[in-house]
Amino acid sequence: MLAEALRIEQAHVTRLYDRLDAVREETAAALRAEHARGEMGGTHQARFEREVAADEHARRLARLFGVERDLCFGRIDEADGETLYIGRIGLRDDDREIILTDWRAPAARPFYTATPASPGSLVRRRHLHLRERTVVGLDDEVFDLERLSESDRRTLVGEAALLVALRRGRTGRMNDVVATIQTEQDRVIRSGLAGALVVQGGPGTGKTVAALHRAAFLLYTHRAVLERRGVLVVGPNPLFSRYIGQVLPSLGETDVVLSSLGELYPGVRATATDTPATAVVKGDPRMAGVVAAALRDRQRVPDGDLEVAIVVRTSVRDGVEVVVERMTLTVDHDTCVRARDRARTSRHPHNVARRLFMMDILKALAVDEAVRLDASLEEEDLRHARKALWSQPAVRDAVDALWPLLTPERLIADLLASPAALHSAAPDLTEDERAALLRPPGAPWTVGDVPLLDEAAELLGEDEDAGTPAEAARAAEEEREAEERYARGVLEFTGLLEDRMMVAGALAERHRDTGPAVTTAERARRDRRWAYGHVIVDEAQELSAMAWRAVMRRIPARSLTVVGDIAQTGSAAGARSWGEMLDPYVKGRWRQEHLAVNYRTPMEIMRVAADVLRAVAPGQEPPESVREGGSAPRAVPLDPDAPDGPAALKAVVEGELAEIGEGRLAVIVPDARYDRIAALFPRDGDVLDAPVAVLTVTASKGLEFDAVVVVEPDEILTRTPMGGHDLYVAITRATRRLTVTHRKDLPPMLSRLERHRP
Ligand SMILES: Nc1ncnc2c1ncn2[C@@H]1O[C@H](COP(=O)(O)OP(=O)(O)OP(=O)(O)O)[C@@H](O)[C@H]1O
Repeated sequence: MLAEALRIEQAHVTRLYDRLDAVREETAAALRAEHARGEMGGTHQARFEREVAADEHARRLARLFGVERDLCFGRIDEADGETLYIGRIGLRDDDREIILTDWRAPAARPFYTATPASPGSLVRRRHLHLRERTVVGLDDEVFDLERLSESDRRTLVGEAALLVALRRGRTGRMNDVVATIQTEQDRVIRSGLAGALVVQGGPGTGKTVAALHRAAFLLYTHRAVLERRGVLVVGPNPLFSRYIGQVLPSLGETDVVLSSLGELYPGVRATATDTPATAVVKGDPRMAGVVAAALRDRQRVPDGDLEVAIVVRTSVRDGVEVVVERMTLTVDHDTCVRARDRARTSRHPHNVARRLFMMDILKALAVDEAVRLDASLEEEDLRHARKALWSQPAVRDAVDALWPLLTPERLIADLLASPAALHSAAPDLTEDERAALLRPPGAPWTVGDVPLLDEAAELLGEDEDAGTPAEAARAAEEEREAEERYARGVLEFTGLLEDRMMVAGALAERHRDTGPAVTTAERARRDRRWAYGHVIVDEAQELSAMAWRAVMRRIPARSLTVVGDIAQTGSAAGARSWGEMLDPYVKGRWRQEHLAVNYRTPMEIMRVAADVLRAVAPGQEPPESVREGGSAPRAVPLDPDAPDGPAALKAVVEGELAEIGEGRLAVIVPDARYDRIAALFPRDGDVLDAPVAVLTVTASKGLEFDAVVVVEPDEILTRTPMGGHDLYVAITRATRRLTVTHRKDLPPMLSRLERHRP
């Protein structure tokens, strides 16, 4: 029976791979032809069209090569005799008959939602197991309601295939779960594009993996819009981005931008973190006002009149030009104030408004010069005079001193390095809060600085010198119209057209298109003002209010997926509730899905985690584990500071490595011990590929390992106000084994651990 079934499935799978090879070859040939045509020259328009076509073929080819592994993983049989094969992409044969159904297509949905209690029209679901292109096994679930017992009324979908997937050793990279998506996850994945969806769930409930499958689903379902506008996935740090980096390509999607919070502002890659006290102040929404005030402080007027000594006459002596005569021009104080106020109220950003300020000052200087020299006050003459004045360094210096051209980096670095600047810009912060912000000049950027830089960039704007004013105005008008057309399209598809608060023009302002030379993802990553079609924020509980401002700027259509667990909030500036962070942007318009099953952490370890959660966040419910897993989690007394401490820790780690065989292990340590303990386990290359990864709790967020050794839980608990949440995170990283080493008494919340002598 089984052999016969395997033979039948192999025949179909072989046919699918043959077809995949053929489509790849067709696409590669089309790409080659496009490139060959590209060398033939032609009009600009023809070249542009060829580039677009070649780009499309290249994209498709990348997608076709991404789906080699487990091309087809399932089959469903309907009561009416119809059979569908489910795979990573859809394929048709030469007669256009569907031979493989894309997992994201509506027809594939019963594969993920049918349960014995509610099978819909299905009579059987089959999971296929492939090794390369060979079918090596299958699991069947036969839905026969007549014979359904109470115990069959379980809710796990494809349990056998799921458990095989969960028992696999970890590889250091997240894999897709397309073959074993569970019903509650399916709901998240296929939820509509419009509005904000919050996915709240405990550790290991598949929030990350479901969110990534959701990105693939949305790209499939709304390809026209999302491929143009792009999808952004924001994670907590670059390590996490690398950890999840393979999932979307393996689902055939390559056009997604993965970024960490510290990389959101182009040109800065912040990895340093602030102390909890500093993070709280930097993440406070009042900082938006502080940055704005710091900028206003840079828009100055002189105490009295402005005086500028300009050069009136030069002569050349021995080949060198020397100044023979200077004259001091004056702009009275009131004129300076009016110039500043006019520029401020122009509603242009600072660097653009500078032109207005400069023009007013130049006008006043030119008039003063004409009066002093008894020269013409005709407009044409004054225009020449202004131009000549602007070429004088003394005039430029004077304008720069009052209204400087600023970069965000300059503004924020100057602010944070100066007690006086902080005092002036942040009078409402307490003395302690201002002290927490202060840092030495030249200090590296922290993740908490990035939203401040983004805020500053927003207020500063860019003065793009675009030809003559008339040309610039015309070009800007054309661009604005094109952008508004696009923005209306976005609003229609996201169903927000009725929403009075969303003005198409405001959305259009964010849109910038720079031609087909690079992929959407590349263009989007480089452009701070890029408006994405959809944004997924993972470990979203860690974002401060200021970080949310930066994220929301990138998603004016407010189509976003927010993934996280309030019980795992580690950042002192992070979320205590979703409403607190989201209401300012999407009040009454965000919906929440709960994921309640933990696929990662076995029950024995989860019981320990539940004790910790009960102690630190009594209102929060831990998720329920699907697996029971062998060995009991244990506590080993060990003093890492004793002379034999390092050797003892190494012995514990060696013992664990021997237990897990091929798998991977993490040593999770208090921040203050990181350097010393990391030095005990030297590695080459990426920490994700190392058999032993030494990590702080913050770095371990979102990751998982076959075995976890947590060092000094007491120090993790007391290090920050969120220490209890950190301990909960550390414990729930393990898929099989957990060991806690402790110098002092074990904290009572860990009393369930089995005591071991080393
Ligand atoms: N339906 C599924 N089939 C197979 N494996 C799954 C499924 N859902 C989740 N997993 C696995 O469970 C583990 C945890 O998933 P994931 O990292 O997405 O959880 P999370 O909710 O984001 O966790 P955390 O909050 O702790 O970061 C991963 O190894 C993932 O592949």
